[in-house]
Amino acid sequence: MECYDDILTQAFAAMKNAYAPYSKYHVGACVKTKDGTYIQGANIENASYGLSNCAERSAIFAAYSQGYRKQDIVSLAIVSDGKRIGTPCGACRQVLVELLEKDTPIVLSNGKDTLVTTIAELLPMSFDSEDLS
Ligand SMILES: O=c1ccn([C@H]2C[C@H](O)[C@@H](CO)O2)c(=O)[nH]1
Ligand SMILES: [Zn+2]
Repeated sequence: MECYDDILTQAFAAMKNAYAPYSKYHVGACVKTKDGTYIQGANIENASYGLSNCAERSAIFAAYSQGYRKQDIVSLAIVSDGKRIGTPCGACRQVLVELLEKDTPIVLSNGKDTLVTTIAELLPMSFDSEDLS
């Protein structure tokens, strides 16, 4: 099996930058690109709760903002400090189905347990850009 130690270390480092004064639930994420770049993201909350941004969206938007695209992405890690492994919310799944290849490994961990999945598994029968053509 592939080793995800590096990307998990980066995601846990990103988790330290979470701004989560309301939920107190800290999430970190990291995108690894084919050229070996690690791009971190954290959840950033707001007093107007609905404006909060999840860690995985922060990371993947940062990667796209730097010019990377789905074919450049090797893996995505999402980590949190909860009792059980955190999985992406529905909004993030919809974003990831468009911005990741269907079979790109998504590594989830809470530091105790780790799970490797894909967006195809997390969001089956998705609505995506192909439905618009
Ligand atoms: O996969 C997830 C799930 C939740 N959150 C954030 C949103 C909010 O800041 C906090 C509680 O929902 O956790 C993420 O960043 N990623
Ligand atoms: Zn989310």
